[in-house]
Amino acid sequence: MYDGDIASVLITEQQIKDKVAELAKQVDEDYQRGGDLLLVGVLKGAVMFMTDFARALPQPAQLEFMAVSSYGSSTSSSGVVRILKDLDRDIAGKNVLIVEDIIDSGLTLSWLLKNLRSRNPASLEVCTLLRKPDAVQVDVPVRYVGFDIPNEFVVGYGLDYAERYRDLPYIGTLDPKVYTSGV
Ligand SMILES: O=P(O)(O)OC[C@H]1O[C@H](OP(=O)(O)OP(=O)(O)O)[C@H](O)[C@@H]1O
Ligand code: HPA
Ligand SMILES: [Mg+2]
Repeated sequence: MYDGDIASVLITEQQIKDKVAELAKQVDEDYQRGGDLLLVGVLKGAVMFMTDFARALPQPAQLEFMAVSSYGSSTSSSGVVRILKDLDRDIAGKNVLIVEDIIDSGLTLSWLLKNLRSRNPASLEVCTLLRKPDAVQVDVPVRYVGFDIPNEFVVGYGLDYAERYRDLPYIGTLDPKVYTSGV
């Protein structure tokens, strides 16, 4: 699949699987007495992580999705976050856990936290599979982090470059020729 486009595998399918199980166990322990856990997956990037995470979570949770976009077909954030699809229901009084694939500049998440906080959830936390170094500088509280990764553009397991590579089962970096070939 995508022969020759992937320069290196950063995180294997098995490493992702093990991490998802570990994060789900942690979340399960933390939300034992809370009840009413509502997962908010951020489309489209978080779709693989969200569905695997929800199935690995021992306790029941409701699934909601929100679609926002700040990258378009570029490899750097425009900083302008747009809601492409809002939540279908009210989250007031719910224990909300945002499920993200990656925190890069942190702009998407800081905007999202502000937006969801204004809807008065009982609690609001974040679980991200990946985090890049710049995100640490932005003051966004992230309770659960799968992997801290280097500052390189990555694809796979939901993450795209120009809408491609989301369907890879692992996370990797792209061969530079992909950025210049204009496909
Ligand atoms: O921390 P940031 O620099 O804001 O970047 C992180 C966000 O960017 C990506 O989404 P994107 O806007 O590309 O939409 P997508 O999920 O549909 O690919 C990713 O899925 C995160 O939501
Ligand atoms: O490294 C990345 N890859 C894909 N999408 C992204 N959105 C923010 N950072 C990234
Ligand atoms: Mg994207």
